Amino acid sequence: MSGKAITVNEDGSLNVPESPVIPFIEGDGIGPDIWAVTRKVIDAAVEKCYGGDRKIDWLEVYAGEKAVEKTGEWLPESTLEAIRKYIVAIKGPLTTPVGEGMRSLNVTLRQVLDLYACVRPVRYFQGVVSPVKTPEKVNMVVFRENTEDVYAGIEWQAGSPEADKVIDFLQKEMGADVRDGSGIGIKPISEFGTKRLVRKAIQYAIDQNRSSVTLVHKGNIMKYTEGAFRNWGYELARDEFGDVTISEDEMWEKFDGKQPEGKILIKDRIADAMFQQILLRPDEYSVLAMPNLNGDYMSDALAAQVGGLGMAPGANIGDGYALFEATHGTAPKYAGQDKVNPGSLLLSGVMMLEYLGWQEPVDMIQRALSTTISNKTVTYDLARQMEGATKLSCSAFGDAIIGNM
Ligand SMILES: NC(=O)C1=CN([C@@H]2O[C@H](COP(=O)(O)OP(=O)(O)OC[C@H]3O[C@@H](n4cnc5c(N)ncnc54)[C@H](OP(=O)(O)O)[C@@H]3O)[C@@H](O)[C@H]2O)C=CC1
Ligand SMILES: O=C(O)CCC(=O)C(=O)O
Ligand SMILES: [Mg+2]
Repeated sequence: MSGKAITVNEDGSLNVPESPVIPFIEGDGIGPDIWAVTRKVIDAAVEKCYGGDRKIDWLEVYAGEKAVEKTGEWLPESTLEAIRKYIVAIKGPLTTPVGEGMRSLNVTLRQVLDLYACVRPVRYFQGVVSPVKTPEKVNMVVFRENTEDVYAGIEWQAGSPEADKVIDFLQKEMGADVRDGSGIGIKPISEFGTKRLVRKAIQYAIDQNRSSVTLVHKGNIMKYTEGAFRNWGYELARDEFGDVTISEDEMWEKFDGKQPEGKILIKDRIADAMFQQILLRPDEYSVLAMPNLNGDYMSDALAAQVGGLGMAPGANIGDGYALFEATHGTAPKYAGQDKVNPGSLLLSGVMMLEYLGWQEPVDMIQRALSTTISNKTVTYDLARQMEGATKLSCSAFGDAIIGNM
């Protein structure tokens, strides 16, 4: 079966051929290990469900260390062209140096392809040992703004002529008290960027029958960026979804604090308080919408509540393209050891199959993964928390999932 490109219909829905070409980036560090398992499990499930009538035609494209090896560039234009051409793609994690060197390739992919919503569902799999008492109460979906905030990459090193120039401007023209010799970073948050993210989050809540959307911000301190995010979020909800949403204030004023049937509750929480809310009262939260940095931090914290980064999937979605990837990074100390949990990238692949409308393999993989965990045949990260577990390698875990299909 030779592959064809997915196309987008006029109404924005996808036209998925029987054999869609899907570009993949293997990734750095643990990327090759978890990608090999993800691909094998997805192919097995698609084959078992459709018996050859449907099949993914995988196309390798390069980014990161392998791209440098193959092409001399970190992110070749041909990779971006392939994702634009084939619409849906999946990637392993890519390394970003700390405090020096090139900017994040992960962030660059999101910005260049305008994948403005980072969508990270967090749910509990029965049998996983968690550091909290009631992990089954965690069922949240993070919508993280993916193109703005301090991730915009507008920053200058301390002592550079650019940083000194900005400091001079801030001191002389703006009357701001900035210490000489500081490093400078800029935090842009726009009405456009906020509203399209919150629109996607509310639309998701409507489509998935979710009870609330919480805007998570630090708007008491960063009034005109994070505070504006909150205000624009409420405004969008009122203006575009007024008939199906209700704010917390309105709920108290008109309904004595009881959420009326058929209305999605729009609320907001200040980010620091929200970190304790997700631990103490997780069942009160469903869809969360937040600026980039808050979403980055909260994704990993939520992942920990349901057993760790090994089971944390995600997707970067725009109005044009979608690029699926795990929440975690390259975990360099485990690179090439066939050791880590491939669950996060596999579940990102499951999100991708769902995005294509291939529900049968979605259900099959989720069931098989649940069985494998219930059987206590798991990778090191889950095994170290479970009593009586059999510790499997990354690849053996993948084979166990296939065996349980
Ligand atoms: N989207 C992307 O591509 C991302 C890239 N990165 C990049 O990755 C690099 C490393 O970042 P780092 O901060 O170490 O974060 P990582 O997410 O790579 O790893 C942190 C820890 O999380 C646990 N972990 C991560 N993945 C798995 C897995 N599949 N199975 C089991 N456990 C896992 C491990 O915990 P333990 O040690 O307890 O076993 C690991 O040491 C950096 O260059 C960073 O910039 C980071 C995040 C996202
Ligand atoms: O791009 C990176 O290296 C880190 C990004 C990250 O942590 C994330 O997107 O969650
Ligand atoms: Mg992160």
